[in-house]
Amino acid sequence: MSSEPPHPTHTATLATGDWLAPVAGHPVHAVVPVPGSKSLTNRFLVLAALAQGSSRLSRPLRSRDSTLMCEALQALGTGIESRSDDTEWLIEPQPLHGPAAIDCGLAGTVMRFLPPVAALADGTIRFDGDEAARRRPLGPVLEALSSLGVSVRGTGLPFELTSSGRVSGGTVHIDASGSSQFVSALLLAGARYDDGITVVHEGKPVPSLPHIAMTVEVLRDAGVLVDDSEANRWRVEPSQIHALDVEVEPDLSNAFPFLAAALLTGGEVTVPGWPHFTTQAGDHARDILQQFGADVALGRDGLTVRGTGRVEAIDIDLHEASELSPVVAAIAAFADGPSHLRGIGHIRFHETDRLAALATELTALGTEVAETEDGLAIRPKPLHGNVFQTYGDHRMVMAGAVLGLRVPDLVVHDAGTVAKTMPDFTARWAHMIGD
Ligand SMILES: O=C(O)C1=C[C@@H](OP(=O)(O)O)[C@@H](O)[C@H](O)C1
Ligand SMILES: C=C(OP(=O)(O)O)C(=O)O
Repeated sequence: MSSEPPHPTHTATLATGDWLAPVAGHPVHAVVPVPGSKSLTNRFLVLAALAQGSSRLSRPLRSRDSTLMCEALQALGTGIESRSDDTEWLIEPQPLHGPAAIDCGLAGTVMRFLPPVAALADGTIRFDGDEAARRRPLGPVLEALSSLGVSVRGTGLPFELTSSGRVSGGTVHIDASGSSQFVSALLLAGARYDDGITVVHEGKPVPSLPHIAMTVEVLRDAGVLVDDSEANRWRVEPSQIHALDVEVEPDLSNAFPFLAAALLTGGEVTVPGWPHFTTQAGDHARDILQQFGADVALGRDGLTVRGTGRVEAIDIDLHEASELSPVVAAIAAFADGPSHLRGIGHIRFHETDRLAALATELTALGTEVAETEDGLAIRPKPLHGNVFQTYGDHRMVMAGAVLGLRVPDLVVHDAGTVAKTMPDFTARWAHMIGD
């Protein structure tokens, strides 16, 4: 039997939902604005629903994850109104109540952040989500709520939670090595618990720490006292949450593949509005692209990345910015030597098993890839077209687009799945390339 991968697929045979990733036949020169941050939008929505007055979000992200968050909060009683062509959302907090059914889709922020909020609702709330979401870990959040006296039936999706609408709060001990979102979830709602909340992590290191720093930052900005002075322990004092009037920063993780296009084509891409101070993990893109050999400049106009077309191999720990891993792996497939991605064992439980997905799909294009205990070892080889499977994972679509810049006949399967965080990704991508 031949070990050759399947034949390249051509436009004529494209199945519904498949997308022929455009090859950049020239250096890409573009200014690419990107929509608001998923992580900030969904945190602001939660805080606004728990706040003491009406809030306003400017430039929120409209995507599957944020729409699910809006719908879930509305199901619990919160008023949310979209204005000015969806560039402004007004949030009117109301007493939270059940019964309600919450669809989490595949959104980690919805499935993790909302159970501690639902514990503040009077009644029974049922949670479910996509088939793939049922495989994503949730136990530590549900066990923490149980230990605070909330009745929880189930250990992951689907599950049911029943509360009187009051939570005593106190100290919870959890293992958050599977996801930083377990900690963020409990902190976000904790100010509304009678005694606040103290979260103590016990276990292997917590991944994605910038995301917890973001949670602490948005809580403090809303007037909540948070003590994060000790490693692996966070204390949120009981207090009211001030209403918000905030503009959402652009999503820096979603900007990353566009910036990578400058590196890979020897072009120049600017993302306007890149914040000079931010807790977004996507800000690591600056350092990562520099390590790959790009020239990176943060100025008044935004972040500008210039490439030479040459990509240097890297050895990188992505534990803090694991959501960038799929695009980092795609870039590494063009490097001038073997690269190592480390510290990302937990992404086996992201939207899909990302280590397996990347290893399988990069191998099918011709790369030599080995899955390690906590990452990937990538040895670049000449690449050829193929169908690039995406496993319901928006970041696999982005990785496929990056690979397609230099690989003809690369067909990204189910490209619509990118709507999780960026519904118009393929249109923006084509526009950037001038397709
Ligand atoms: O809190 C958040 O907004 C997120 C936290 C991180 O999750 P993990 O800690 O599970 O990696 C990150 O990967 C995810 O994309 C968004
Ligand atoms: C891991 C991710 O998402 P989620 O918020 O669903 O965990 C991601 O966006 O890469």
